[in-house]
Amino acid sequence: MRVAVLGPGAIGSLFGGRLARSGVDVTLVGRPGDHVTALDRDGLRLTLPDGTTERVAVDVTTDPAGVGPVDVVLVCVKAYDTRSALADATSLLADAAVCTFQNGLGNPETIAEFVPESRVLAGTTSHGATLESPGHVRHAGVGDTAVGNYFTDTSETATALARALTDAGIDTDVVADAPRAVWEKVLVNVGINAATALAGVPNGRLADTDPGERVLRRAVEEAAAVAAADGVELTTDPVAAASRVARRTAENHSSMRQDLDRGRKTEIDALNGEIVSRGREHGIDTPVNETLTDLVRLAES
Ligand SMILES: NC(=O)c1ccc[n+]([C@@H]2O[C@H](COP(=O)([O-])OP(=O)(O)OC[C@H]3O[C@@H](n4cnc5c(N)ncnc54)[C@H](O)[C@@H]3O)[C@@H](O)[C@H]2O)c1
Ligand SMILES: CC(C)(CO)[C@@H](O)C(=O)[O-]
Repeated sequence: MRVAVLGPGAIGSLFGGRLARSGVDVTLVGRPGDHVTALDRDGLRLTLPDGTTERVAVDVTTDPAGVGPVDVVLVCVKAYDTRSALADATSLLADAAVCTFQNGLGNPETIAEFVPESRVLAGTTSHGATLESPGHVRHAGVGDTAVGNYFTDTSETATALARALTDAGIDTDVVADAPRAVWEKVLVNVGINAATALAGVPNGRLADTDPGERVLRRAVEEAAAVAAADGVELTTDPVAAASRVARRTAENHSSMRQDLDRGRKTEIDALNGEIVSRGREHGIDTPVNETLTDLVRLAES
């Protein structure tokens, strides 16, 4: 299997580096900058969850046109970069299945603007990766990973990708209902990310304080109503699931908190913002998500 990783930041470098280390033919396709320069010059420095650091040789480029045909493209840019990244990389998409590992809603639909629906895969991962410095990524937390076809029945490519990732040390399940998997992850992020970013608290405060618990519950309940109207049948209680993740990651600063703290753009539009717009389409009021979205946009501005 030939793989391209579009957007070798934190999670893309982790997945690409693990695949390369296990012998898969993988090319990281990034934007020009210090990180790509360091990857090209020195390889990827990968600090593992046990604290040890290893160096992995990786093929990296900023020119998608030079990569040649691939079987799978893993999309690992932030949600707000999906469309422009794919538009810049159409040469990679001729025959490839395209798999998003991003958080948020709307990424598979954006990918389907570029390739037939039968080639759109969606993955979710609870692994945590942090870009420590150019060329250096820390595998901060181990978690579940799942992948499946988003619009059609499970393809051989989805199964082969799950096997390749599992062989590379990223245990990956194939899921028949990828939209549900994506939504279940979104419901966790909708409950945790904006609230922790705005309040400047670690995730655990949303499980162990009354105001935190209230904000998480209201945001997730609204979003679950939108999921149901979108035709998604949840198999777990989404409020309990989000609270469980908040407790399990109690000391973590959520990705959105880190983005706001560092003055970076957040993925609010693909998370709470998308709940608000889909809610409007379905005639469902989402005042808590609307307020969280407006406050994050205000903070970003
Ligand atoms: N980091 C994690 O632990 C983690 C875990 C699960 C899911 N995710 C999701 O994965 C996605 C990526 O997150 P991240 O933390 O790795 O972000 P990141 O900012 O570290 O990486 C994104 C990378 O994409 C690159 N990029 C942007 N536009 C590009 C383009 N046109 N062509 C090529 N590269 C381009 C950026 O330069 C950057 O290196 C997000 O949707 C995030 O929510 C991250
Ligand atoms: C699970 C999660 C909320 C933990 O911080 C993570 O997905 C994040 O920060 O985006």
